[in-house]
Amino acid sequence: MDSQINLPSSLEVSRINALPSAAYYIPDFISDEEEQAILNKVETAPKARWRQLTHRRLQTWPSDLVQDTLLDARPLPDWLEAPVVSRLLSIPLSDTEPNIFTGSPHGRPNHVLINEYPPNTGIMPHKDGAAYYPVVCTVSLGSSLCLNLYKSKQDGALDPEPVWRILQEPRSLLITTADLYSEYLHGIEPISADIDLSEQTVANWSLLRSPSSYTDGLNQRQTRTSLTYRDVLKVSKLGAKLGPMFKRR
Ligand SMILES: O=C(O)CCC(=O)C(=O)O
Ligand SMILES: [Fe+2]
Repeated sequence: MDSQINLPSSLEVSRINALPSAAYYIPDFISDEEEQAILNKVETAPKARWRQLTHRRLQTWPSDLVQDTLLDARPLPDWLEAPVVSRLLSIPLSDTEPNIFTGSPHGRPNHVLINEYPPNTGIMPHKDGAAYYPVVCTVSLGSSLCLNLYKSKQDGALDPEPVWRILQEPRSLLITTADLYSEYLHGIEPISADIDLSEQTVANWSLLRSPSSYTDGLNQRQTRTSLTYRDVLKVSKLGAKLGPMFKRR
């Protein structure tokens, strides 16, 4: 199954050069079949798994964080582990670092947030905060949209005009880390279409799978689902003890 996916020989090949340190974009990270299989699992998850916000709904695996701590130390379910985590860990970061989670407390992501964005929904500009090792791996499913990056002004207030946009296509992997994690904010505008897309306005244009799909500069949004993989720094010991009593769902 893996044979149809061509991974880069190192993340350096996939670096988004227009951005500060550091972001990487891999367009065909999973196959159509893998995308469908994951979407099917997301959609058929028990109702209680979903948390409904005003416009968006989300799932957390294996559980929510409580005071920045993962209480539930169960491993990720198989459908979130393979193929994404194994593939992610197989890509060298550099000559000396085997992968992007080398040096993180658990050496791999232990938490996945699933967000569903129908057209006209987004997420306010924010930083991801201190609960996580500063590496965010996002797999996009179903539809393309732009992630905006923002900077705070001198006075600390948010400049509402994004400094960059990253176009995330379905089946792509985006990794953000370092300054992009700590210094910049990210968000998604609640719009029905991303407009004015071009080599000049999209930071990862040269890495896109299908730039010719946007020659009119337009991306009409459909429902986009994202899987955000991170390593939560603190995992409760109590959770680890209780872990074996639970069955994987
Ligand atoms: O869905 C996305 O791509 C972004 C989600 C996000 O920023 C977050 O969950 O912290
Ligand atoms: Fe975020």
